[in-house]
Amino acid sequence: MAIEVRQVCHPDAVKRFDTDELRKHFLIEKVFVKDEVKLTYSHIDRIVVGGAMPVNSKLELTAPFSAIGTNSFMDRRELGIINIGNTGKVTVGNDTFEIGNREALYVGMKAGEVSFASNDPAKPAKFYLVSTPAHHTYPTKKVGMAEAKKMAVGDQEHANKRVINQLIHPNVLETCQLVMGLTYFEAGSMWNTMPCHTHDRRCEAYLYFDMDAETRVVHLMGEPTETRHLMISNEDAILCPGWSIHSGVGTASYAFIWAMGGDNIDYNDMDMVPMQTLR
Ligand SMILES: O=C[C@H](O)[C@@H](O)CC(=O)C(=O)O
Ligand SMILES: [Zn+2]
Repeated sequence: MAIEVRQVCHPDAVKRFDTDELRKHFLIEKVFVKDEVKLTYSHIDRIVVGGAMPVNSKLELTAPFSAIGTNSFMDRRELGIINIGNTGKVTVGNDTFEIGNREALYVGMKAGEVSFASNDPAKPAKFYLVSTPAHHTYPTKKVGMAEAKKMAVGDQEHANKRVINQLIHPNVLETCQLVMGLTYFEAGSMWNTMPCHTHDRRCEAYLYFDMDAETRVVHLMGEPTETRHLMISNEDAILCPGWSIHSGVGTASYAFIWAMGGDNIDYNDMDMVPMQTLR
């Protein structure tokens, strides 16, 4: 299992980053690697973001001691899993959950060892993983799209008509700090999270997926008065500190998974950015 540890960047430093530095710190390229669990440990809210793509073998979620500092990954953490591939199995301690496309599993602290398998190696599962520190055990629970709290937002005129599906969220189940869900667009709508916002109390990560090889999302980040962009390909993720906006526009259709960790689990705790402020 590979884990990359990333330090945090001060916004005053980020102003002077060139494209390579911006990508090195904020972009996670190719989240899914065949027969690997690939993780990025960010010191932004100690959020861990990654993917597990079991094809020929079952994959274990181990805890590299130098990064996590516990014997088992789940000892002091909670974990959200959303499968963007084909049906697979997630084993947590002695329980095995069958997780289909767009289904989620919340794994509570101290739930035991976690492993991943695909039902059919020709049609692998792709388990997207986000984990945050935890200090209380909430029950491990599978959540399907039917149980998601749905928010229809945007309109055709603004090319941002979409449905925000809250999967791992206080409306659905209890967590310590992790909040996670999936946003889908109406055909022809390309803008996410514009008008944009920041939330200095919480960080965020986005996984962009369901994109053709040629499609790019222009992801906007940075302080509202000092914006930058990242060019995103299919199944790349981004890390977003609390001070940064997070918004994007696709050159063709895409979907994304958002996840947050930090001081609260209040989805509506956002500082909306007036359009006149953006630079
Ligand atoms: O703080 C909340 C997050 O930025 C996302 O949930 C926004 C989002 O999914 C969207 O606007 O489509
Ligand atoms: Zn946000």
